[in-house]
Amino acid sequence: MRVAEPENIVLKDVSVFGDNTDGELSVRLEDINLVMAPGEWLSVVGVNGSGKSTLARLLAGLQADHVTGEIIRGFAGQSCPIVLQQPKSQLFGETPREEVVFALQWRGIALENINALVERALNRTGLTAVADSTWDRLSGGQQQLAAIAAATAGETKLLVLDEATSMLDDSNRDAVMRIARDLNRNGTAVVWVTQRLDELEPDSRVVAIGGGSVIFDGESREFLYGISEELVEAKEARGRRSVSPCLRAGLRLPYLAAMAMELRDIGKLNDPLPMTALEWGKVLENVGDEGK
Ligand SMILES: Nc1ncnc2c1ncn2[C@@H]1O[C@H](COP(=O)(O)OP(=O)(O)OP(=O)(O)O)[C@@H](O)[C@H]1O
Repeated sequence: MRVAEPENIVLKDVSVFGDNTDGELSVRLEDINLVMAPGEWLSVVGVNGSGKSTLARLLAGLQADHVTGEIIRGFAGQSCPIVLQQPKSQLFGETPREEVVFALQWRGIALENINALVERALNRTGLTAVADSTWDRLSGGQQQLAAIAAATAGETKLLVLDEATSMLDDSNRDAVMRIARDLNRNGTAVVWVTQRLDELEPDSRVVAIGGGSVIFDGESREFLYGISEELVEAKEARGRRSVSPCLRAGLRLPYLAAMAMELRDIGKLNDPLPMTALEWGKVLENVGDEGK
């Protein structure tokens, strides 16, 4: 149980309502209880329409019309940078450079510091060469990178990235993940909304949203593979098959994770099951050793 500290973000029995397509008020998030500590990395996952973006906007401090419950914003202050899935909807400037400058000015960064921060942000998102091109000359991916450059240009206490790499190729996706992780190492708390479960770091915190509720809040390895007590019960109840909170959330396990579970089910792998290339490497080394 996480204890509510004064500087934490705390959502207590928070529900969010919005107009549905018939113009009627319907619930988008229901009775959310969540605590986020300064400097934490929080991955948010869930199927389409489960409420991830609504939660991301709430955490970023964007105004929602109908909210009930208690929200303590703690270290996050009134609002923080957020990158949305559709970059077009959030671009204010005419070019990537303007976008970053505006973001820094809006955050009240001293003028003499702005230029260096702009160059750094453009450089690490690979946008320097197109920094002064207008949006109509840039791809959706470049526009998304510009929104990311603007959101990450200055260090903030909280950063919310809502499927912010959805339009990017693998190398740009990796670059953005690196930027977010660097900021996180320097103390920025990050909300990382994703549909890609292979992006989950081992033993980092995952919140899964289903039907507007938090259906899982725990460590990523447990989210993919289940916990041992549950595993024991599952095995007793249904032979040797185990239950994954990820599957219960309606999400597909990454291929390697599914294989790890199958190997555990037939007694060939034990907990903790591997999540990373490094951990898989160790498993394979041991398989090699067994054969000697
Ligand atoms: N502008 C809107 N108009 C009508 N319904 C909406 C609107 N925004 C969200 N909703 C509804 O609220 C619920 C939660 O939506 P939300 O965008 O938070 O989910 P999500 O998990 O982020 O989905 P996705 O992965 O598809 O982006 C869904 O049922 C969605 O249809």
